[in-house]
Amino acid sequence: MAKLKHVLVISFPAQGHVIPLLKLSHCIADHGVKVTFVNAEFIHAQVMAANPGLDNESHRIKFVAIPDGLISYEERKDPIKMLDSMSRVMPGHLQELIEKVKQSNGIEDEQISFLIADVMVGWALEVAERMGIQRATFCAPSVSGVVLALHIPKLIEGGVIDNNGFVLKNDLIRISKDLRSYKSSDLVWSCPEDPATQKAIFKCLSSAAHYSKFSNLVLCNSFHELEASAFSAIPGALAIGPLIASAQLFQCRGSLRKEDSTCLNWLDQHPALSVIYVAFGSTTVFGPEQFYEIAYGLEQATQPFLWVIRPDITDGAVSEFLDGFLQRVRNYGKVVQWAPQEEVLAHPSVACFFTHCGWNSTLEGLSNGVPLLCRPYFTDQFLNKSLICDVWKVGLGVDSDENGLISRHEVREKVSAVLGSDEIRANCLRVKEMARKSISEGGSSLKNLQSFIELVKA
Ligand SMILES: O=c1ccn([C@@H]2O[C@H](COP(=O)(O)OP(=O)(O)O[C@H]3O[C@H](CO)[C@@H](O)[C@H](O)[C@H]3O)[C@@H](O)[C@H]2O)c(=O)[nH]1
Repeated sequence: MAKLKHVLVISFPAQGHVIPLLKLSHCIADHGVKVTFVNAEFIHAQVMAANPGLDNESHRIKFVAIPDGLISYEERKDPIKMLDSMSRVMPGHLQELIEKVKQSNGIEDEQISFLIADVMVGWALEVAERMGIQRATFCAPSVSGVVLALHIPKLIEGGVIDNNGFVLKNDLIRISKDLRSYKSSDLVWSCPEDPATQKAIFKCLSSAAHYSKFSNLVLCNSFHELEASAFSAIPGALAIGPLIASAQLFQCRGSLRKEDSTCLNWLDQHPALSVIYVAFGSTTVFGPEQFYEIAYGLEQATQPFLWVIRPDITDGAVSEFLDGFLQRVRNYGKVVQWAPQEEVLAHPSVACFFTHCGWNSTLEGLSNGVPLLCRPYFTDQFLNKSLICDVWKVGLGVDSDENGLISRHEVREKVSAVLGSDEIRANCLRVKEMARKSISEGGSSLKNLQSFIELVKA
């Protein structure tokens, strides 16, 4: 009888990483391969609490938690402390976990035969190599972004950036002649408002360049037709995206918060292409002033809108303002704390998506042919905005004024411009078609995914 294969998948502890890796895990489990999904303890607890449906998956995917070496929320808020602790403490726990599986089962069928590690936890690849386990890297961000991370040593050597990732020259950045030049604002570790976080993320991405030597297979949540030249700049890169949630997975995609599905009924009550969907991912934080401007902009656009306002989206109290705002827009605005985003974006009434340009949100928008309004917050989101607005031309930037704020006027103007652009809508439909093709029977990403699964099963 053929042996049952067992794959261990380890995620970086953040929303934008858990969701796509869980989708990949489901694809693998669909082919009869056993999957163990490893998270840091604190994020494991959140995933389990928000997705009760995942318990039913336990026969296909086993969810396991390992400590990250930190105790409190306060400690984890410091990105330097957190990334440092993770890379010191988690490799040992991972090794122990793999050894425990071996000892407790003693059955050859149960041995972990393959490890897939998020590019931000590259140390897991080193553990796997030491233990003689086959392995692959998984990239949650765009391939164009990963290219930059993998070229960090070259960028330092060339005097483009310093040892902490800060730009030394404001020129266009050329990695190779076949690749489109990057702007200095595209650097994927950019955190304009927080140099300490920038340093921490830069250090983590620099280690991705180091750990890349432990794996010669790089699974990318993108499709070849979207980022062809970037794919050619990463040896071993395999396009397997866009990873999208199947209908059965909608309710348990690995959200860290409970999804509020009442917004789907609300969307049902609106005509096709009428609603502005507004969501800025899991980490964006606004000052109250910026928050008010966006709110006034939406209010004045007088177009129906659905806005995801996480309880921690502002760094100051806005509840009093919000009460009045909700009262004023009650006939055309709906607010939720967390939406079932993929279902929302697939809904016919959604006309455009005002987004922070996280890579998952970007892909989800593209896969549904929804025009994008871009207000990046940090890291790869600036590069994604450039790709959206300048390369694929499927959206518009919502830009800051001289005070660094996007004004209500700007919000109103750009909503109206994106909704009125036939060119953008036509480009969206073209990219949507490409995305669908790539994951349909015979499509480039589906073929790659199938051959990867064959490799895992071999
Ligand atoms: O109300 C909401 C809002 C978001 N989502 C989902 O949450 C995910 C968010 O992912 P993403 O759009 O990538 O944003 P972040 O959570 O901010 O992701 C982090 O990880 C990404 C992948 O590396 C990076 O591109 C981002 O910059 C980084 O902030 C997506 O799948 C959304 O569908 C929901 O389900 N409901």
